[in-house]
Amino acid sequence: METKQFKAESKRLLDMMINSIYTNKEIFLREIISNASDAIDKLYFKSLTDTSIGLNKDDFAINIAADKEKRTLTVSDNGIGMTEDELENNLGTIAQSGSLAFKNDNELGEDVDIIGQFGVGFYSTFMVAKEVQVLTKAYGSDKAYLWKSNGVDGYTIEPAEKDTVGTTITMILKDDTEDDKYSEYCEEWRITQLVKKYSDYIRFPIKMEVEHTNYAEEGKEPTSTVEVETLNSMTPIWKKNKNELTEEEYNKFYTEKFLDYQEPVTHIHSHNEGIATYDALLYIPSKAPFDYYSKDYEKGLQLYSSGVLIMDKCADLLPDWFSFVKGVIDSEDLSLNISREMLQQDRQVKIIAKNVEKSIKNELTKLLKNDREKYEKFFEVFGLQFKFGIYQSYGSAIETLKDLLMFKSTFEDGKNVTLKEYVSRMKEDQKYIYYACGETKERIDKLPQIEKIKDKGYEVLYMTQDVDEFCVKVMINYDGKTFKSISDADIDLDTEEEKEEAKKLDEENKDMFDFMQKAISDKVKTVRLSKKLKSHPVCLSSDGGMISIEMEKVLNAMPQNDANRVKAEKALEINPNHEIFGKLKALYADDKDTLTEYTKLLYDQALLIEGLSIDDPVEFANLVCKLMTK
Ligand SMILES: Nc1ncnc2c1ncn2[C@@H]1O[C@H](COP(=O)(O)OP(=O)(O)OP(=O)(O)O)[C@@H](O)[C@H]1O
Repeated sequence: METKQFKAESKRLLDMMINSIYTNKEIFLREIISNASDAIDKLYFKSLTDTSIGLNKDDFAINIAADKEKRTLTVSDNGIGMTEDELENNLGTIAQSGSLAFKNDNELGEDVDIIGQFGVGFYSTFMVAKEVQVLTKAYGSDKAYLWKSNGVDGYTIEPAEKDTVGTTITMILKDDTEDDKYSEYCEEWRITQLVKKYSDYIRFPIKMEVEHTNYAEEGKEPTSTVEVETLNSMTPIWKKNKNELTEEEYNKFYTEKFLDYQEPVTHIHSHNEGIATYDALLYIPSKAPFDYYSKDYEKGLQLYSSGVLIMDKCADLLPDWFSFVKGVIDSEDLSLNISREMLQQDRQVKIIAKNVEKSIKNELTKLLKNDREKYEKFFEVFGLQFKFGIYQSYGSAIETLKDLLMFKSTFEDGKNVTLKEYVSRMKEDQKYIYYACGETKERIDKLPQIEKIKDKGYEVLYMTQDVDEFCVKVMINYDGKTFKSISDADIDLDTEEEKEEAKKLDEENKDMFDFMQKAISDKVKTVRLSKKLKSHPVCLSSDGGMISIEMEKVLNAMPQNDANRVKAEKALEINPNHEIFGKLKALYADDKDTLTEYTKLLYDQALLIEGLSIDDPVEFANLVCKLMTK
């Protein structure tokens, strides 16, 4: 049986190449410059073994010229050029890549880096040009040819005149429309911007005539001069050797590239080989961008392949908890898709991302160890992101982040401590890592429950940010030590004897507590005796369940409908050593109505102490007045 070859509807295929694979028209210049760079690389490669070529690396260049009147944009190179056959094969056959063939046929050294591989980039010019002309003379040939096409009805090739070897591509731009101002591509600022954005690290100079205005003294007309300038930086800083670079150079690159006027906290520069080969230059900024904690902020690292920008913000390279990191990844072995806008398969990216995460973690750990002050400043700005990270990753980020976390503490007068430091100085009999939630350190210091813990000599972490408790609830423990809120029911401060005694007292007064609970049955699950109060009469405790009193406060403050409101299970705790306890017992014996009122008052007091609002302020005020006028 005969195997037949697929045929292609070439006109339609070309139309798809031009109009369907790129989301952004401006990339045409990147493609044309990359082709010019490939052509130069090929001749340069030949010149390494063939001295008759008579060109040094410094002699190669790509030139751009624009003519606003004629609406043309021209890109010329002094690379290898094309013969008539090559013109036919490479520009007349879709998906035929002369560059890929060259790469496959030659064992290229590190010094040569061919970009083209798909054989389609050239056609992207038809997104912006109504006609493209390619004037070319191949190395070793004395004939030049002119290839012409409008991107719709085929192409023509005719003999032409050209003095030097190389290729000149002239794009006659389409007419402007409402949506597309193609004439922009003749503007100096736009060309410069595109070269900087996509082709800054092409290894040969990209030159263009640039006009400068010279402002003279007052009253005189400004004059202008035109000079040929190199638009691209050529060698990327991340390809340089670490010890060739100064701190100033690193910082200058950061401030210019990422438009931050503040110098970064630190940088990470690495060259990585192995399953993934790539260069990385990452920066930890010292200030958060104004939109950092908003939905508009886009995380991501710039992704380059062979010096060509592939993505401005590759989000997959950074986990959310390190979303503040800025930087560049450059890898030659990425599997690009045909438009170079997306990555074909993300295995390579996943490996790079894992390594990137590890190296950021290591750098921050180093900073914490070696420059505490700097780390604390950094943590003030971005620490919140770590806590969100642990919470939002459902704990998968715990291992990475647990030792980078900091909380303020009672031991250090509100200074930051790490969990490692906390655990290292826990008292021998201390089972838990205690924390207390509240709006400020000052408010937490006034919580009734904190007194007794402080007396025991235990350290308490102040949790003043909304996310704090959510974070430690996901962590559950650190180094085998469980986190415990001082508002939890059982914070385990008493000796066995004290516990026994309290249990006895609780049972003796069970009926009274049941009566009191009924008075506020819609508000608390239990009323009981407290083991954690020292001088204060009452407090509220979270009684089991995932939602604590603090979490109830945070969650209910978010915009939502009433049906989604959450409620912590609460217990009202009474201090048996406070004189109010005796009073309550007396009322239970002979004035139950007043006991009901006192119970309501005590509950409202406990709410106020916790920083929660009371349900019925009018009733509260009336009860206080009644008491005052008794
Ligand atoms: N300026 C040039 N000088 C010499 N040859 C060129 C030039 N521009 C294009 N070519 C030839 O035309 C071929 C097709 O170019 P095209 O841009 O369509 O694809 P590519 O660069 O090979 O691959 P990709 O689609 O990945 O960019 C190239 O492989 C190269 O052989």
